[in-house]
Amino acid sequence: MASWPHGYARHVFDTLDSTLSEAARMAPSLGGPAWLLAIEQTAARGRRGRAWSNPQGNFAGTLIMRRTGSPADAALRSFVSSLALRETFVEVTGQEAAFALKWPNDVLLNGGKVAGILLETIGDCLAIGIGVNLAHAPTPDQVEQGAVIPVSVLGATGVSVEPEIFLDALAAAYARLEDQYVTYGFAPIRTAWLSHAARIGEVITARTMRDETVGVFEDVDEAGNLILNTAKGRVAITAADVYF
Ligand SMILES: O=C(O)CCCC[C@@H]1SC[C@@H]2NC(=O)N[C@@H]21
Repeated sequence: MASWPHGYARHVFDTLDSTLSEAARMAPSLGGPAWLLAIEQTAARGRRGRAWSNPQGNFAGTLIMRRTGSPADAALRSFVSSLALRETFVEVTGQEAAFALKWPNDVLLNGGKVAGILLETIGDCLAIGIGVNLAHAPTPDQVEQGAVIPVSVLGATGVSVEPEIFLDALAAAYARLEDQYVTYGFAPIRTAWLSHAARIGEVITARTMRDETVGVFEDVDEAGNLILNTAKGRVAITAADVYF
């Protein structure tokens, strides 16, 4: 088993059903935090039960670690991971201004979706599944109506990045931000996340299975909730899909 200087273990698989499923299989015997990378996934899953398209050349990884703190505390790792992803994109492409963050946990490149994150809890472990369109992006007809159009790093920037190289940079960025989170709490992560938030100050729509809230995107609060200023006042939204 390989590991990096920051101490996280590194596992690379040629083929898996899903790195999240492999993380669930590893969880009962997990020692320290570990990254799992699959060159190919045959049953990748996305948020809200959607399938996730995963052609070879794209990044499919999961970080599995023991949970400390409350479930709410674990959920804030989606902000830690999306910030780590953004830093990694900037490092590998050199393009600072092109990348933005979409609540709760997508990364945008020139306004298109380039990466998504799916958090799962497995007993006393947290698994952070990350999919990145490094080389390929689904066509617009493959995503639901109104969703942000997918883009790839290669297509939008011309930069070709191998998944293993991306993993090394992402793991280092994550380890640094995780240390910051554990030492100083959510406040600096929140500030950094907000400084890169897409559409802040604009009218957006937050949709759940049950309802839809339209309002000006004002803030993300100390608990990670989306704060919209609506016709009925300020509303805090815990979980939803956001549409621009
Ligand atoms: O719907 C989203 O935006 C989240 C997509 C998460 C996909 C990644 S790919 C690696 C990991 N394994 C999975 O089966 N899903 C996540």
